[in-house]
Amino acid sequence: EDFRVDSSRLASQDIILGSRASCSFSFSFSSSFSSSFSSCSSSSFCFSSKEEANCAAETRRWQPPRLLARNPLIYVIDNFATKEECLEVFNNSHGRMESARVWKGSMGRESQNAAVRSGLTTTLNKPAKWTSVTREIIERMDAATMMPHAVGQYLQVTQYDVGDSYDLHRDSSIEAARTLTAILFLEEPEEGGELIFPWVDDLVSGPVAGAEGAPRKDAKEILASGKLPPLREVCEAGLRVRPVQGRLVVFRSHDLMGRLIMPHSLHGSCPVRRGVKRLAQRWYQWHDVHSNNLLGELISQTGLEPSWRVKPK
Ligand SMILES: O=C(O)CCC(=O)C(=O)O
Ligand SMILES: [Fe+2]
Repeated sequence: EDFRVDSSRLASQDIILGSRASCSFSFSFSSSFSSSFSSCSSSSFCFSSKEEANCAAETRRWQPPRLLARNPLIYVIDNFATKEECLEVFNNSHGRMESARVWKGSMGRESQNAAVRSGLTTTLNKPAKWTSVTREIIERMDAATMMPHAVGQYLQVTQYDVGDSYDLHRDSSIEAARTLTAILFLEEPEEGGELIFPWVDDLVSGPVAGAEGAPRKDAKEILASGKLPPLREVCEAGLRVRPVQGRLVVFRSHDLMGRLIMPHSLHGSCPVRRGVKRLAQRWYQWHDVHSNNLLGELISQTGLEPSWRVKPK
């Protein structure tokens, strides 16, 4: 099932995007409504002949966003970025990657060797150092998620080498207020490295290219016990999304009341078995990232958050 945006809304998006960005960033729908998003098919959004020339050379074509699941909402846009753009975003983090390792247990004492997360990561938190491609990918993510720029956090770039993984987790809490996550895969490993959502509910039926597996049926038991199965177990079944280069995956961690969508939004990264996996992700909070989390305060005062929390043991 495709997930299409209504044409009147898209037309206004076009205008908004066209007014502040170069043509390579504007979207438009071609006359056959079912065709892909095109980065450049509408020359009316090219502002100069130089830009028009760039447009002509541009080959990127977004695939229409495809809905994967409704709870949490997960959708995928393939060919969101070109190979060259993916490389450039990664290179923008050059020399600043640090270990992403997180140990189980607060002080890591009881299980020194059990990593919840391994790999390398960095946050691109110096806008002055962004290249134009990094800047454009961020704007493109804002458009694809329909989120205002001001609620988006800085891009985080992550690399997983062979054996690296990220255990089941959620991206948000009432404090973190990361209502939505956009992940752009920059490099696809030859084997392993799938992004997994073991407990999605309301999976869209029919084959979804690039995703395989079926959701687990034990969400209630997981909720009741608060115990999560080991990563290797959920990597064998559960919904797995291939980290295809240039693919954008968008998912929500909260419902519209601000409640965490649990355990359905739990996800992780299966171990890379061959090659390297790289990604750039942007979390969207529900408040301006430079202001206070007032909704978080309201939610904690009114008890809208479900009391259950996952405590990986
Ligand atoms: O590696 C992935 O595909 C997902 C990464 C992730 O969930 C995170 O960094 O929060
Ligand atoms: Fe995550």
